[in-house]
Amino acid sequence: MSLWVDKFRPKTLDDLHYHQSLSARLKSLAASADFPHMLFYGPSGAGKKTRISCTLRQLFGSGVEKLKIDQRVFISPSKRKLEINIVQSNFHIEITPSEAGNYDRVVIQDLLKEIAQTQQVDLNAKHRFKVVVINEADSLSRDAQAALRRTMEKYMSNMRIILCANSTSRLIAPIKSRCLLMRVAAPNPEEMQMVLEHVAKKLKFDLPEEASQQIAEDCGGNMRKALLVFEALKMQSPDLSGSLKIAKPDWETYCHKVADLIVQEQSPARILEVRAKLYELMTHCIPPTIILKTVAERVVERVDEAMKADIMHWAAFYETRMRLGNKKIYHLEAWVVKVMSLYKHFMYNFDMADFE
Ligand SMILES: Nc1ncnc2c1ncn2[C@@H]1O[C@H](COP(=O)(O)OP(=O)(O)OP(=O)(O)O)[C@@H](O)[C@H]1O
Repeated sequence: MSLWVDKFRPKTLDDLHYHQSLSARLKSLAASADFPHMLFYGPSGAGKKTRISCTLRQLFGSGVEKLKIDQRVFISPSKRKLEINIVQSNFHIEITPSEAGNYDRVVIQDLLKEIAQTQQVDLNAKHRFKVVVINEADSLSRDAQAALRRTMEKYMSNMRIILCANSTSRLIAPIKSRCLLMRVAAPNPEEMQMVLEHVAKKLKFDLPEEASQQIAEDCGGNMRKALLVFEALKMQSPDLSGSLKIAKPDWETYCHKVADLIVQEQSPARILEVRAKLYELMTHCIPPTIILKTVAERVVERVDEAMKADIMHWAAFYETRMRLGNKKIYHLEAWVVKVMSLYKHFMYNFDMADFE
């Protein structure tokens, strides 16, 4: 039995519930003779992957849904074997190069070259090119991006690239300029409610307005999260009435605790306590950038208006450092210390103002 997020995932551009003008644009692009390379970007759960697969279906028909998963072996320059999972149909291939870590360049280079040099075998295919979908494109290394750029220039006739990313900021300019940019914004609460109501209708039950409102508000534009929460709530309380308790995942609650520790006390002892908790989160494989973001957002909720911008500024600053550096914990901790010092300063000035 599949989850609602999968079961009710729209299959065609016409099935998509929101951003209709974007869907119309994709439809006309799919029909045009020169389909471009594309970059889909937007926040998590906004519907990028769904939209990409609907576009593929529009391009090639239902054949794109016949997927096989292969494991491919690549050899790194240091002769290490890299095993990468590849999802493909006769018309497209999907990869997540970040699985190859530092060797993503090898994967990009070898795979794209191979695809670019093979002709479409299916003579009935609607288009001569194959599409390569690259997930998490914003985590590609510089080297891999450079390799990608060269391939995009060289092999346009047999291949189109569709990149999927959260933001465009970490992609090099020459790649961005070779792609048509497609921003998939987060759906607003009304749009999310529409999707939830559609699911309820399909399953033939009533969804009270208050419940759908609450879910949409709580999930902040993340459609995947909203559908997961919706399904969980329906299991808990089948009539979806009364006040619904939307449970947060454990790690999120844990990040909130860390934020509360930072706001409650600023001292060396507290820094050590926070450090232990950050390590704990990291050993549970929560990505450090997500930890930083979640803790920062919670801290910002708890502090005076005057401090919010500074705290987020430093979160962005240390996030960049973290991406460049190896020891993630240093940068997380540097941010914690920075926030504690900002907080102390602010409180001190505040107390002084009281005396004046
Ligand atoms: N336009 C839409 N109409 C209805 N449901 C949608 C739409 N877009 C997405 N969904 C639902 O939201 C879920 C999440 O979408 P999707 O996986 O495409 O998000 P994403 O932006 O690729 O997320 P991430 O960046 O986290 O991978 C899908 O499983 C689908 O059920």
